[in-house]
Amino acid sequence: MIELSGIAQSYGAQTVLQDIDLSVRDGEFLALLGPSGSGKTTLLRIIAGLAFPERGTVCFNGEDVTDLKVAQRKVGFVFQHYALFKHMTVADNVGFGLSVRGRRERPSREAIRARAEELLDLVQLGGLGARYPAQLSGGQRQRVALARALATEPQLLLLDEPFGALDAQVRKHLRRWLGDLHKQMGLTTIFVTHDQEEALELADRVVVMEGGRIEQVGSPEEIYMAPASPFVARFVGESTRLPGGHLVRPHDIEIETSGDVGHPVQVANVFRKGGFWRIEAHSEELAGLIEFDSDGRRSPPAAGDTVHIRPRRFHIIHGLDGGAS
Ligand SMILES: Nc1ncnc2c1ncn2[C@@H]1O[C@H](COP(=O)(O)OP(=O)(O)OP(=O)(O)O)[C@@H](O)[C@H]1O
Repeated sequence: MIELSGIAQSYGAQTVLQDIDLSVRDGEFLALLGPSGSGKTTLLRIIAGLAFPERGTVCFNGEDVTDLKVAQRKVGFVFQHYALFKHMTVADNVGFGLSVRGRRERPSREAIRARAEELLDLVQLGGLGARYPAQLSGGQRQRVALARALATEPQLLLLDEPFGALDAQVRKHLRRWLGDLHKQMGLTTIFVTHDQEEALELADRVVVMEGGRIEQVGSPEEIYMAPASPFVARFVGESTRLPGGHLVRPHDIEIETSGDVGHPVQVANVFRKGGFWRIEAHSEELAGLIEFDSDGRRSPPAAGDTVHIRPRRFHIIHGLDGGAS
C-alpha cells in the first residue's frame, strides 16, 4: 500500500503540486491522467524518490520513505526518455540493475544472465539478448526497458508515458500486452499518460490531474459516466453542451423522428467517422456547435436541415452548467 499525504511542490514561483492525497492498493494498476503540465511526472518522480516534495509524506506499507533515495525504495521505472545503454547488449541492459549491486547482494554472473533470459522471455523477446538496442524496433526497445525495470524485483513499477513515442498501432498492441503482463504478475503499477483511451482501457483506477491538483479518482466507469467536474467531463471522453447547460456524450444524443419533441437544431456539418456519422449543429439557444452521432447505416441529415435531438435518458452528465464552454 502506498500512501501520499499532503504532497506539495513548487519550482520558483510556480506551484506544480498542491494538497495531493492518494492511496494506491497492493497490486493495483493506477493511471495518472492529465494534460501537459498538470504535474503527473513530478508526482511520479516523488513516488520514485527521484524528487523530494516540499511538504507532505510518502509511505510504502506504513513506512515513511519520503527522504529515502530511489535506490532504497525498490521501485522499477520506465521513462519515455530513459534510453537503453547503446553500447551494451540487450541481455546486459536487462541485467544492469543486478550487476551494479554491492558485492554481497550481487548475484553471480551466471545467475544474472539466467534472470535476464527469463525476463526477456517474459517480455516476449527470448533469444534476442545478444543484440544491441540499435538492432531492435522502438516497441521492442520499450519492452527491454520494462524487463530492465523488473530485473531487480521491485515492489512497485512506475511508467511515465512508456509508449509515448511509438506509432498508434504498436502503442495499442503494447498496451494490451502490458495489461496482460500486469494480470499475470500483479505488481503494483502506476503509469502516467495524457492519453485517456490508454488510461480508461488499462487502469483499475484513474487519477485525473489538472493544475497540480487531483480532480477525481475513480474507476474508468466512474470517471467516464460520473465526472466530478466540468474539467473531467471535457478531458475524459467527448462531451457536448445541450440547451439547458447539460453536458452529454455525443453518442448519447439521438435524433427524434416522431414529431417536434426535443431540441430543434440546424445541421452545419456531417462527417463519416468509421461506423457512424458525426453531426455538428447550431442551436438558437447556445453559442458554439452541438455534436452528436447518428447511425452510419442510415443516411444522415444534410447541412441546413433542422432536426430535433434529445439525450438518451441516463447518461446526462449532471450539474456541470458552470465552467462548460
Ligand atoms: N525541474 C523543474 N524545474 C522547473 N520547473 C519544472 C521542473 N519540472 C517540472 N517543472 C514544471 O512543472 C510543471 C509540471 O510538470 P510535469 O512534468 O510534472 O507535468 P506533466 O503533467 O507530467 O506534463 P507532461 O505530460 O507534459 O509531461 C510544468 O509546468 C513544468 O514546466
